Amino acid sequence: MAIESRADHGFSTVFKSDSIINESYKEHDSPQTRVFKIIVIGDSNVGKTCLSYRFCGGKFLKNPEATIGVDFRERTLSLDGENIKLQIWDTAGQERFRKSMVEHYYRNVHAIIFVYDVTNLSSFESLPEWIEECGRHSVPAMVPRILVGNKCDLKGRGEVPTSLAQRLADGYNFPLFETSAKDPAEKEHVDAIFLTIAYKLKNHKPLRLKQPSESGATNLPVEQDQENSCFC
Ligand SMILES: Nc1nc2c(ncn2[C@@H]2O[C@H](COP(=O)(O)OP(=O)(O)OP(=O)(O)O)[C@@H](O)[C@H]2O)c(=O)[nH]1
Ligand SMILES: [Mg+2]
Repeated sequence: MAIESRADHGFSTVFKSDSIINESYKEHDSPQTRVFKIIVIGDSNVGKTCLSYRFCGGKFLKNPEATIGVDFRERTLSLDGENIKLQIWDTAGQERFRKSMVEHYYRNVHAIIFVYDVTNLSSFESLPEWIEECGRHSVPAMVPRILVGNKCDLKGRGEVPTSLAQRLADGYNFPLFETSAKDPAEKEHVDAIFLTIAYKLKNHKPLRLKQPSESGATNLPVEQDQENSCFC
């Protein structure tokens, strides 16, 4: 099985089993691309921007600034020959930078990644509030949710034991991943987190077919009527 991906940095990546080979950009032939909206949520400074940049840009983003509102990134994967575009909504953790945007974050979302910092207990303790916020915005229960503990490269100074995080994850029935956006050795693990979501979403009904006139990448969000989307 080969998994091919095209990121917004102009390179494509081919995953073959557990190896990743970078190759130069090439257009996909298939006009059909399913687009999924994934939001990344959590306290400020936990590394949401760095994680999404690691996945879409392939590198660790040095000196990120606090996100204001939302930043969009995307990466197209070819899973078993089918194009799946993951449109990542990197949201702001700071209340003042997010309050006018919250409704947009949750509208027609297809998957949610809750992020905490393994070295910061308070970011972990905030998770129930983030999860409740998503509940208040009527996100359907079938929308996949996952928990990511970031900054594992600093684990020696970790404040959030894996056992504690696992208990919380089990309580909500979310998969738990611990990783690092910074550590290059974790690059494939970060990819695997997003691939896990992509595979879950892949079996869903088509949400939007890319039109032939849209062969170029777009940074605009695609919002669809979730009531017309089937997750069964
Ligand atoms: N050591 C380490 N530092 C990280 C990691 N990921 C992010 N950081 C650092 O953590 C800080 C915050 O990262 P961001 O990605 O901007 O955090 P954010 O969650 O997007 O913050 P907001 O946009 O304010 O919500 C930066 O100084 C990053 O360099 C990581 O995996 N390991
Ligand atoms: Mg950010």
